[in-house]
Amino acid sequence: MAIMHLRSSRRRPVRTETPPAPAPTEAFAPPAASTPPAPQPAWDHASVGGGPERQPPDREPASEGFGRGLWGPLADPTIRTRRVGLKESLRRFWPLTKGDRRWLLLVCLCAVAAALTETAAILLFAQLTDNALQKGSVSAFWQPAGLWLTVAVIGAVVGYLGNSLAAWTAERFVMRLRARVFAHLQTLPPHFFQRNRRGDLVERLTGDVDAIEQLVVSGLVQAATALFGVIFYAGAALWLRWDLALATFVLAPVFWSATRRFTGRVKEVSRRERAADGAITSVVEEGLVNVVLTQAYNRRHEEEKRLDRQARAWFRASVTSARLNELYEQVVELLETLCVLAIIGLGAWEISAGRMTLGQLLAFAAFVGYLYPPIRSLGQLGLTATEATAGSERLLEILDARPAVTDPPPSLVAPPRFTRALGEIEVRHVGFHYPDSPDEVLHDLSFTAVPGELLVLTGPSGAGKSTLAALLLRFYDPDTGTVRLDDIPVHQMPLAQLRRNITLLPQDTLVLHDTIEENIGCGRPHATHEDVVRAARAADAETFISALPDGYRTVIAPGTARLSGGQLQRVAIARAMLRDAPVLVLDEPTTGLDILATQRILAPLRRLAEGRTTLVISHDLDLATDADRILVLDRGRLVESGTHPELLAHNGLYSTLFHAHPPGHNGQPAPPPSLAGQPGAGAWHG
Ligand SMILES: Nc1ncnc2c1ncn2[C@@H]1O[C@H](COP(=O)(O)OP(=O)(O)OP(=O)(O)O)[C@@H](O)[C@H]1O
Repeated sequence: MAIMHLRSSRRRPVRTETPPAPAPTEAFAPPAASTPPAPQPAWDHASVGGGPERQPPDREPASEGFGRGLWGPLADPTIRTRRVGLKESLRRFWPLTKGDRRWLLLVCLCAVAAALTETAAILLFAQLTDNALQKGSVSAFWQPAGLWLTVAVIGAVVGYLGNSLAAWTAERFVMRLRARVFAHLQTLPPHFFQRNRRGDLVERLTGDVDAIEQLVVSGLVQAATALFGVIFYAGAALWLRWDLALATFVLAPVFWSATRRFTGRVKEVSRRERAADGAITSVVEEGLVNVVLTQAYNRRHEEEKRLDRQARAWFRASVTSARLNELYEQVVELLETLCVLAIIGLGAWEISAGRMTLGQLLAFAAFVGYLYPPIRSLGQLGLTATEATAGSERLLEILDARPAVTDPPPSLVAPPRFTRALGEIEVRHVGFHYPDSPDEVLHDLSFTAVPGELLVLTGPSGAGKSTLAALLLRFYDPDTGTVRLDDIPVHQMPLAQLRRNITLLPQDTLVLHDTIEENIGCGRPHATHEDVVRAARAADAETFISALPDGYRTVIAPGTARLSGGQLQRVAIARAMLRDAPVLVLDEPTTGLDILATQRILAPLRRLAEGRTTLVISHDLDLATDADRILVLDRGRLVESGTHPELLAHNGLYSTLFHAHPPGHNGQPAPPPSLAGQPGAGAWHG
């Protein structure tokens, strides 16, 4: 009976999806002290391959250009993964257990206690069988039964404590690792996010983080549990009948070699599976983000095909993984059956010769039964580790990506001359090319902007305008030349200080999933409701916000339909008002707005720019007509600089661009005559 129970309890369901992290609650053999010694697997969850396999799926065509821009995401199929071994994985992630190691030790001690209680329970069961059951003596029942109950209670307490603690430690590790990776991601430069698909990064922060936990925390607990199980059960079996035990242990090396044969294949399957999970998440996410464009461009079938391609790869991977899993299971079960039959045969012979009692045989069979799960578990630990290293590779790829810029070392920090800069900007002989790209994007660029000046930066697409803004905010450092704020080179300034003094209004309004009040208030720490309302009023946003049923408490989210593009832009302006930085960078502030919406944001933009050094990046030359100065960039060079009348008179590139898009049109439908921007009427000065 016990043996039948053992066999059925070992069968694991075939998994068809991402392998779950081994539940730390399975760290211990069930407190079998409370049940007849029907052996239970201690770590039955560890799996072979365990998850869906995918073909290298991330070689997906990049999403077709929706939402590009320096600040926006851009799908890129390239996922380069450096091979990482087990040792390196442990070396890199073990330090994250700092602070919890004493709890891990306690979990291991609980594992010892659990194995001890199991052993004691089996021996008591043998005693009961021989003395109470076989002889039919009730008096021989009470003492071992009482002891068994005591052992069962101890086993239950230890099991509960150990499992709870193991879960607690494992989840803390996951939280810490995820926070660490997320914090590092926040420091990475824009091109990292342009080259890695968002969905895949999400997958790394979830699935891969779990996989590392399986290796570093659950793996350790699993190893300790299995090891102590093997020691105690093997010791007990040897103590009962060393000769029989040795005969059955002969099969142990066969288990090991069976496991080893699977290791390499599992790693490959697992690596592809992790990458493919990311690819599927990416396709779904991109599909959802772009659903309107997908419908408008009749691209439904293409999108469905894209998902279908990934789904098929997932299907193949899943089936391969399940097969691998099942094959391993069946081989191991066959070996175990062999072993069980050998024990029964030898036992029957020994009992008939009077060298063994029935109780001893049952106890012996139970010990051997208990022994195999930990042996398998130790073997599978190798597979779990192999699986987890695939996750390590993908996480280390993020953690090893270096930020393009860092805070200067203390010795290089220029003495703080201001908390709030005056706003003088100097760009001197700046040359720049993007990392991993051979082409120089900016060449020997020089200009200055004095506090309060309004500069419009224009030029053909790809001229390098947004790149220049990225250098001002120090997303990158120039290869040659310097950028200075109030005469201090920006690379000698703590990043937080620099960015506190510059407000960027990117093309796509940054929206937090929160109330409008929070969305505006995040511009300044500890902003009061009155501050928010004042800023909203200055941004001409007060009227439409108050008209919303929940007013400032209306929750908005990225891609929200509750506010129009122009209204969102005014929320962003209110936030910038509150931020009150001396330098303002507006990247295409009127893109995507119709002529009426554009007119509506001009007045608040004007108020925002007042008294600040303002750099407006724009193709909309309505905004340029009365700028203090216009800088015209062409293929990374500053080709013209001057006021609107000067540049028109110069009859160069600016004049060509201006006449190609007559003011008031800018590629948009002609406005009603009463609203038409008159050339030179001055968008900024009303
Ligand atoms: N992450 C990147 N890696 C390599 N090259 C890049 C990267 N981002 C931009 N570039 C290249 O740098 C050049 C300048 O791009 P930038 O976005 O600064 O131009 P722009 O003048 O702002 O264009 P637009 O008006 O279309 O926004 C372009 O040739 C672009 O392809």
